[in-house]
Amino acid sequence: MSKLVATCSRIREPNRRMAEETQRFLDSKTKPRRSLGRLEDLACQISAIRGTSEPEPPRKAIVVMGADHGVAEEGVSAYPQEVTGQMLLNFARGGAAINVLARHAGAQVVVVDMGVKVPLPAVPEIRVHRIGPGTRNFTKGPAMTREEVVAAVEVGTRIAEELVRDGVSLLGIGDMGIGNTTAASALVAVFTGAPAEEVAGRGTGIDDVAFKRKVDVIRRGIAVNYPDPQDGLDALAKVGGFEIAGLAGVILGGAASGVPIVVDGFICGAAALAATRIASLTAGYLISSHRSVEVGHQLVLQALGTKPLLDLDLRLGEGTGAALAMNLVEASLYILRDMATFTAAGVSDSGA
Ligand SMILES: O=C(O)c1ccc[n+]([C@@H]2O[C@H](COP(=O)([O-])O)[C@@H](O)[C@H]2O)c1
Ligand SMILES: Cc1cc2nc[nH]c2cc1C
Repeated sequence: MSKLVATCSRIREPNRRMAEETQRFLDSKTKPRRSLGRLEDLACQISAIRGTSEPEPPRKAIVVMGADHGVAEEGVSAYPQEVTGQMLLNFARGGAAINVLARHAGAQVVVVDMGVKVPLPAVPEIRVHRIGPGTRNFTKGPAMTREEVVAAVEVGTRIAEELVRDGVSLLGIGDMGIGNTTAASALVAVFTGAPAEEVAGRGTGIDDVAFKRKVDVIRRGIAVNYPDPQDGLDALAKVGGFEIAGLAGVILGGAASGVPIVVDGFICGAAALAATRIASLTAGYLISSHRSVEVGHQLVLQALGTKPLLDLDLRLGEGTGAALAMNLVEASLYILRDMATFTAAGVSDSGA
């Protein structure tokens, strides 16, 4: 059995009984029933995933994967391709938005080079798992081979499993890749059946001319490669990216290890959709952190059946929305652990 098949076979449905027990415990605390709204839902979801009605506040890590995209040569981004590698070095030095927000959330940042165009200088803060020097331009054929996509997904599953083994109990995911909103849009068009012009957005801030080009590139990518919407690996290989495949792997590995995964914006959402096509039970392990400005993200959220926690007009990527949402996830577990019950505090309950 391949490593990936073995990982997927370990994914279990979250334990609904634990969620119910946690809800009863929350109902015994000094507040009108359900008055902490979605914080209560979060605590219940995490109880079900962790398999305990009293999960401890988590140890957090955000896996940020970067890679380049052959399709960038079509002129679909507002920024040059070398920014991908330069930003990975910025992550390594601790100076990017994700570093600031992860520090605020108390989360470790794990930076992974999945295949930027030009190899980076070796630094201890970047894990190097290069599948190649960027994907191939998917308007001319598949972005990668079946072997490459499996290798990329398995990088992610391994990293997730290793982090959980080392004590991490809440994972976040983030992406970096010039051109990757084009790849993510193509994936979302494949998985949802929506037309390219409804899925594509402005990414890093392209003008109307580049936007038209982007829509055409997405259409051609799908027409040339004919990705199978029922086969997550096929779609990822044909129009995805190394970092998107790797992040789908982090989700699969996290779910197989019994930890929740906080998903960032549009690109991570496309990775999450791919993960659910590879193993449908992963859906119960996902927490959508925020609603991205990228228009296609709404389709992703609908397809995942999740409601985002935040709506802050973010469109940066890197895992920034995931880092912000981790504060809420953690807060829900502090409520569960530390809030007094009606009985303990001597406060009268409604009797309901
Ligand atoms: O996460 C999002 O929703 C998001 C929305 C728009 C852009 N981005 C980031 O911008 C980069 C891709 O934009 P583009 O225009 O080069 O396709 C990539 O590094 C993403 O992390 C991210
Ligand atoms: C500077 C820069 C930082 C980013 N972080 C994620 N995507 C990005 C794209 C650019 C262009």
